[in-house]
Amino acid sequence: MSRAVHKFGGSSLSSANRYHAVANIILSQASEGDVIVVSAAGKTTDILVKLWQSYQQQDQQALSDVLALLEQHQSELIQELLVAPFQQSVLSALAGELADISEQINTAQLQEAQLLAHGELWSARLLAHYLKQLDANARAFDARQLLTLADGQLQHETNKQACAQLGLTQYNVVTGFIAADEAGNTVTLGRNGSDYSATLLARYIDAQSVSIWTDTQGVFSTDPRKVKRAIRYGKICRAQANLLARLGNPVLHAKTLTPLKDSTIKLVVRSSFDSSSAATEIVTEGLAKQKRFITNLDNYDLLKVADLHEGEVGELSRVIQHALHHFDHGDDTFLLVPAQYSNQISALLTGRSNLVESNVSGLAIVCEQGAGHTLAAQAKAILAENNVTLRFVSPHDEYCILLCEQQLDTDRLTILHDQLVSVSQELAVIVAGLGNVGAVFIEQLEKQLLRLNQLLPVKLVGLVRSQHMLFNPSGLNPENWTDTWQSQAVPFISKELLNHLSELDYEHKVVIDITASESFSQLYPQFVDAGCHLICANKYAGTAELNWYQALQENLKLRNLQWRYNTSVGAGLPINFALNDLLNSGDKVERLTGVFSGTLSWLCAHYDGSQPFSELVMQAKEMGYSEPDPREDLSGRDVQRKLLILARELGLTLDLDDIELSPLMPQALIDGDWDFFIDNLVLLDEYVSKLAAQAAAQNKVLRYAAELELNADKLVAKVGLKPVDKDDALATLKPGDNIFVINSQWYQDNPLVIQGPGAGKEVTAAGIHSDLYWLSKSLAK
Ligand SMILES: NC(=O)C1=CN([C@@H]2O[C@H](COP(=O)(O)OP(=O)(O)OC[C@H]3O[C@@H](n4cnc5c(N)ncnc54)[C@H](O)[C@@H]3O)[C@@H](O)[C@H]2O)C=CC1
Ligand SMILES: N[C@@H](CC=O)C(=O)O
Repeated sequence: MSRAVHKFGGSSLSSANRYHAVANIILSQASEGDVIVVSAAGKTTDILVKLWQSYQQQDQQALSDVLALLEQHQSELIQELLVAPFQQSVLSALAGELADISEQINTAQLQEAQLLAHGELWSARLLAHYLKQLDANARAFDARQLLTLADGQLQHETNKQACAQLGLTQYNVVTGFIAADEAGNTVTLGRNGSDYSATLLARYIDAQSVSIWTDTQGVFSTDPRKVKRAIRYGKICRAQANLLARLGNPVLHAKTLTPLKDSTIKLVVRSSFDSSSAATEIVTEGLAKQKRFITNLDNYDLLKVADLHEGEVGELSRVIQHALHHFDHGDDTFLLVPAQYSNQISALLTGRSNLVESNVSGLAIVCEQGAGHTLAAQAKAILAENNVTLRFVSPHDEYCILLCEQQLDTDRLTILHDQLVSVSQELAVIVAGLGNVGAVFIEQLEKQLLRLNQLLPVKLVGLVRSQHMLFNPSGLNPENWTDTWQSQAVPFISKELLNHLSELDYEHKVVIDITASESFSQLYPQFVDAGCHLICANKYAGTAELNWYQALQENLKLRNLQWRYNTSVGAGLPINFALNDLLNSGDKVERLTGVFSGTLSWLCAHYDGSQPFSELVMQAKEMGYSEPDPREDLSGRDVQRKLLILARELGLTLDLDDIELSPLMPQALIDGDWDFFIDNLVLLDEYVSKLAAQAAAQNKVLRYAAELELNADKLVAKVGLKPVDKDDALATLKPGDNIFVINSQWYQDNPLVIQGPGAGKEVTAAGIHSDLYWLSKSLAK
């Protein structure tokens, strides 16, 4: 049976709402038999520490205030989450424990570790009861019954046996942070001890994975609160994770990783605030490319040290499980030590060290093996240009340390990140649909890659057709993809495609949909979950049911991903750009009209009755103007979709059926299948010839027009055939051209007009390249 450990930190349990969210995660993502490790809720540990300090200072007023605060915080949580009979029993257990603490205070028997343990015990008990209340089989465990240390050493065999109590048919909610010594006394596992509890328990129960649920969406290239363009990495290899942890990365901790050494247990850092968001997986060597990170070294002490012997810095750093850095200045040797370990290190150096400065700051740049020296030199030059003086630079193969004269502000950190980290990002491109447009897009890609690669490295890594797909994470050559396809393409299975996308270890990924497939467009939410940007010529997602469409947009926004669909309307014409630009400039679009179909424009312009209309339809299909099934064009549905895409672009919350439609084909051909259509083309010919004759009788010609009117009191949205004068702008359009006429507050009497080819494989492929260019440019910033 495969088991998992899920660990939830204090911020994930800080309120009743957070408990709801955590319970949802457990019920949806964990299974019975799994272990749920919890920290103390919210600020509980801080309050318990305050209580301990007040006890030591014998501050009676503070003691009673802090006890009251603890009681209030815990009982509020209990009352908000539990109902009878659980509420009463948990409240009365809490009252008993608080009375015991008071008694221990009064009799001077309070013990620090035992006091602090209450935070985790309360969380575990409350969560287990809350899960039971939700009809889940859950049981709370006190980790002091599971984890024993003797002389500070974990008793692995004993612990493993004790962990057999963690049942396979229940959710095992275990306290993090605490353990017991051989005499049964409480001991704590130190800072970030709950993460350590989680990986230890995973080892003892042979779990397959450990998820550390926290308040960030995984591990970033640098602090995302300081650098907006910090990159969230999907995968980090263990060696880099270890190094980051030793350098003090706030998300990963050195101790957490130790139990996983030599195991295949998967470690994932995920956000409990957005459980569906992508996460960071710590994978074994070789399964992730090496990344770059900038970690701030804040709150360090500078010690002057005498007589350091060879290898001593390494030994000391192993003891504290944190990297230490030393440098010589003049005749003196200095050691840079995280402030919390300063006393311990001074004690180990037995009188050979002096604290010369506190609160020094610097940074560590972690990079791919071998790049440390070059990066150190580059960082030094960039910082010098930005008036930052360095006191000490220590380059190593896979990282470098820089000690600055002054603390690095956000602007300078951003500059450094942009120039040293962002440049190492790559964009992986997956193209689906290699028909008319797709094939030309790939032909143009080879040349275009040269241009894109000047912005950021872009690689074609996947090709997808309706039956088969081809993947190569190291890159496919767009010039000879057909040869590789012949020998290496595998059947297209959407689940496999999604696996490939999630596995792809690139900082940026984009799926380019040049299919006309509705079912393929329905995979977009999963592409987004796998961290992919979207570019599409396909119109189905943009015209999908409103709730689905809005949820997709929300999801993209949440993950800071882009969706570009410039070519879904007007092929390569910049209609979406124009509308967005007007909106961004504060204008208000009042009317949007025109001819939005290349096929229908071409057909209407060419039809003069000398040739059956249906023959022209087949020519339009041949030329790659029409949809794969031209009935999508003739039914007016394609234009209806385009009008909806533009209406949504303008902020309207419409669905397809809100747009009135009159078709350019008889209903019988719409209702029948493709064979019926082919067998009855004569019905189409008669239908169109009759309408054309009626128009000619009025000295007019037929055009297929779209109209959107957005006045405050009325909304007109319709597409259909329109008889127009022969000198009308719609009538004089070149065959195949589209025209978009925009009336807005600023373009009221003299409208803004965009006109040009509205279909065709070359222009459409070029429009998709435009989307890819703008995506690459925005990612490369
Ligand atoms: N042809 C044009 O002028 C324009 C076309 N478009 C849009 O571009 C898209 C492609 O148009 P064309 O190249 O003309 O169509 P096409 O029919 O020639 O090519 C579509 C390709 O997608 C593949 N495909 C179908 N279902 C698939 C699936 N589930 N997964 C992967 N691949 C699948 C097909 O095998 C085919 O090779 C359509 O959505 C169309 O509306 C947009 C603007 C202009
Ligand atoms: N079939 C469409 C192609 C572009 O979207 C058209 O003819 O306009």
